[in-house]
Amino acid sequence: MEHCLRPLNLCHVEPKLIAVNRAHMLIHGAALLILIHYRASFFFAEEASSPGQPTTLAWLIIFLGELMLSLTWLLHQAFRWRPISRTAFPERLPGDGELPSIDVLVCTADPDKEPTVAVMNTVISAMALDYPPEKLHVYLSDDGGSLLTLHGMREAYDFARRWLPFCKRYGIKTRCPKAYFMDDEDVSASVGYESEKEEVKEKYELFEAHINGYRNRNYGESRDGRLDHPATIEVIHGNSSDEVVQADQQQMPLLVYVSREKRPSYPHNFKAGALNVLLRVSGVISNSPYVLVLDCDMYCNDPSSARRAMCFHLDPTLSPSLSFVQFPQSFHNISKNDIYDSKIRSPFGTLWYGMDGLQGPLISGTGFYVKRESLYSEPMQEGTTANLMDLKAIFGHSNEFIKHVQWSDKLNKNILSEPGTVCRDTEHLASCHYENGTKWGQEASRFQVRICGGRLLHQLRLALQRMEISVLSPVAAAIFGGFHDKFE
Ligand SMILES: O=c1ccn([C@@H]2O[C@H](COP(=O)(O)OP(=O)(O)O[C@H]3O[C@H](CO)[C@@H](O)[C@H](O)[C@H]3O)[C@@H](O)[C@H]2O)c(=O)[nH]1
Ligand SMILES: [Mn+2]
Repeated sequence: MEHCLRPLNLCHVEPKLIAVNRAHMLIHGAALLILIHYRASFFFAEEASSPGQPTTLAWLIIFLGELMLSLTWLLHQAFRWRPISRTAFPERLPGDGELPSIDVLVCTADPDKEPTVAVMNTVISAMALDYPPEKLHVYLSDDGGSLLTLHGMREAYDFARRWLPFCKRYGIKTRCPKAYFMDDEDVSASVGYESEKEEVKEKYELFEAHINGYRNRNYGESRDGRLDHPATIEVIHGNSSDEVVQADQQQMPLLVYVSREKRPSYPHNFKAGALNVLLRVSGVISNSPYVLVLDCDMYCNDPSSARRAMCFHLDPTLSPSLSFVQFPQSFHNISKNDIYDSKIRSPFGTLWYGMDGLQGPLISGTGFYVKRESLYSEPMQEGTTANLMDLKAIFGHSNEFIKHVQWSDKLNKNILSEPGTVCRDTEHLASCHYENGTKWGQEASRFQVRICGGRLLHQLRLALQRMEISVLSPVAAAIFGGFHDKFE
């Protein structure tokens, strides 16, 4: 039991960075004090409103503006105080048999703005995570209810049956196929690598061509249906009869397509509503204790992220108070003159590490592994005996879902296996009126969203009772963003 003796992760305080940060704070702070002194002294000077001098009102307005900016600056300084970094040791994790399972929740909304091939690349990169396939379940929420996306999922499953064994055999690091073929990663000198790579590349081109062909043939697909369609849930098993592919079938993670019901008269709460549905549907299908949330324009850049996240979630000292592990994002294809910081370097490069040294970084909306239990609330916590009516008032009227909520800390129950099989309750759970009159409905969602200035502001409601909010931001960028722009 070596893994019990050695820590799964280490936390380093960075003395050099701390010294630089604090010197930076000191110099800026001193400069601000001088500025404030200069402004304030104006009001005590005798010639304050002599001709040719700015009026007191103008001076006051500028002073107030500067005070507000200084306050904003001051409030951010806590994040510079004690930056830390973390190292994970996935090789010290227990054997595959003892690892908890993970549900990956991916959201997409519009096949015109989010090209299907790119979305499928995200899905495939999640399926290809370095994790036991029987413990990995990938769900895609399609808010557009598009047949193209459903078709794309079947194609993705077929291609993944060729792609996953290839990645495993040659230790491919870039598991998003589009990124792999673009970077032309040459990882292996093994016999057969080059020829197999060519063969897989051909399959990938065929996969792209199938999806694009389907899109072109069905170009006129109505957009009206995107706001008005019934729930569709399908466990994807692909169509290929390819013999090599069939032989690898047992290696595949579960892949599920979920398109929740949408009706124009019901608010759908955008991504938050979609994640709510995924949380419920995955709750009655695989009910994994950990959940990875991914936007469809991101991909998993580092296949070891799941194991790395488990180095924190399974750490017996951290785990009771840990809700989620946030990975930093890194963006491709942004202009060299990134004057608006579109790469979001400030949060991921500086602030998050500082927050980690306090109580942990914020959820950034994507690329985080969250404990399912921390998204539920009081009554189902271990040892409590909530009555059924109370649970229904919170979680809605599905007995099946409530049963699984109470089992949320147990491993996989009720995995579907037959192609196209859906449990009757999943459609009920994905219906647009399911949350009516429930606490979930009042809160808008577990993953709460509001619109602000044209952007979605995404807040994760951490309904934590026993758990304190304690989070971590480990290791190098494991989730990439902004990828699909490149495809357009
Ligand atoms: O009705 C909707 C609208 C959006 N989405 C999905 O939500 C994700 C994020 O939407 P996007 O338009 O890409 O938002 P961004 O501004 O690019 O994303 C950033 O900002 C969002 C809101 O702050 C966060 O949720 C994201 O994680 C974060 O990457 C995408 O996968 C969408 O497909 C849905 O599923 N349903
Ligand atoms: Mn986005």
